Amino acid sequence: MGLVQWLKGQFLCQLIICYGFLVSGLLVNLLQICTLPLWPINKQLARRINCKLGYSLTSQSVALLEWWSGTEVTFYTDPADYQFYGKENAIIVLNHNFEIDFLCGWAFCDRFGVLGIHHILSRCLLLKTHWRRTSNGRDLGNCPPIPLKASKCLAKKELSYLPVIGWMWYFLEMVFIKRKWEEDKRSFVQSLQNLRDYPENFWFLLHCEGTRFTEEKHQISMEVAEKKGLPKLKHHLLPRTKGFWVAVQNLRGTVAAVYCCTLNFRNNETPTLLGVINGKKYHPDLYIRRIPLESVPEDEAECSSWLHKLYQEKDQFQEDYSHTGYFPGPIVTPLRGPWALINWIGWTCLLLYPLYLLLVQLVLSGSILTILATVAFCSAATERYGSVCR
Ligand SMILES: CCCCC/C=C\C/C=C\CCCCCCCC(=O)SCCNC(=O)CCNC(=O)[C@H](O)C(C)(C)COP(=O)(O)OP(=O)(O)OC[C@H]1O[C@@H](n2cnc3c(N)ncnc32)[C@H](O)[C@@H]1OP(=O)(O)O
Ligand SMILES: CCCCCCCCCCCCCCCCCC(=O)OC[C@@H](O)COP(=O)(O)O
Repeated sequence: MGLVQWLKGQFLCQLIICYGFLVSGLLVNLLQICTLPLWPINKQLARRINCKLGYSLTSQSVALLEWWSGTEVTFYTDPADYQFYGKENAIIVLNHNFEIDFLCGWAFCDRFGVLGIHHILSRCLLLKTHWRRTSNGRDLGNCPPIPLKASKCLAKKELSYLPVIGWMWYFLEMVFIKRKWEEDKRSFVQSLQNLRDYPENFWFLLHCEGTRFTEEKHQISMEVAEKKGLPKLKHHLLPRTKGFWVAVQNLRGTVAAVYCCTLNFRNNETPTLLGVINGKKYHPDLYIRRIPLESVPEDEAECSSWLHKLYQEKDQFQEDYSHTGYFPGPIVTPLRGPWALINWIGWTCLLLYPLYLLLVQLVLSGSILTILATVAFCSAATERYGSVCR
């Protein structure tokens, strides 16, 4: 094991990472609260500022995934669809099987400038997005500049109470639901309508399965499928169709397409957030299909059937993947920008400085007892943490 890999496994390094994330997160939350007086005066400016503040936090977890754990998502898509990514509003339909699916989603957003950073900065560094057809190594050219974007999602209400991330999402106008239609319908429609004049273009993520896949949930949902006379799915839960239909209806004219996204991991990996923090490298594959919104039916029943059919197709992709280890379509490789890393290093340096001062003060205090107690605490915590991770 190399020194770098050893360092990644050390509790102290991980503690510093979590400290940086939490403290910078709370500072971001505080700055977001400071934008409150701006909302009634200049709502669009307040939204833009919040979008950037959101990037400053969210991109840290992308940096953790891509730079710290070395995990890179491999994207499969039709080259004809690729030219649209990052240049239009879209509804994203993604399977919900993995603990770190949201991290892979953010990495996808970041590669296409949809996490909230302005493309002009990237252009200054001549970081144009490249893509290659790896099947035969033929270079298919450069992607045109990416306009400013934002990522949104439909999430369960409980997540809005989550310190740091949940509070940030509140200011980013994420759509929260209690998953009880009668209670949700008014606020759900209102939140979607609010997005119609959002000043940045956005991708709106919807996990139609409504919950993360488990064998038990799968069994229950396949009983529902049987009762409804629908074909059984092997790799997905039966999609809940109401939320999708309402989203499509309310975002018609605002959103150009549905991106059908199917995520899986090579070698039956079961990735965890703790694994990522431990510096473990995973191998996610993401297949993206662009479907113009006009081809989604307006009528609720037809739209439901359409979504069920989409999930049957997604299920087939997963089945094929389980045999071949590949999704259809060529692999595209948008270049990894430096901003997530720069932002992360910036925050870490800023927030380590007070810790450094504390350490100096500890040493200068000359109290052997305090120093020994601190060392003993750190060693015990490292040992305990190591045994949890093993
Ligand atoms: C890769 C690209 C990524 C891009 C990333 C972009 C942005 C990223 C930003 C952030 C990332 C963060 C990620 C956060 C993730 C958050 C995860 C979540 O919180 S998921 C949970 C919330 N989401 C949902 O619930 C959406 C799906 N649900 C719905 O849409 C529902 O319809 C509803 C709106 C919640 C309403 O539900 P309700 O149950 O009240 O009504 P329904 O009409 O839907 O249901 C009744 C209907 O369902 C049938 N039924 C009963 N049991 C089941 C079952 N087990 N499975 C399926 N169906 C079932 C029942 O028979 C009724 O049927 P019918 O109407 O025909 O009688
Ligand atoms: C650089 C710093 C790194 C520190 C760590 C960074 C990690 C950031 C952690 C943020 C956590 C945010 C989690 C949001 C996504 C949660 C997805 C989720 O909650 O899915 C479950 C739901 O679908 C359904 O749940 P149930 O139906 O079981 O009820």
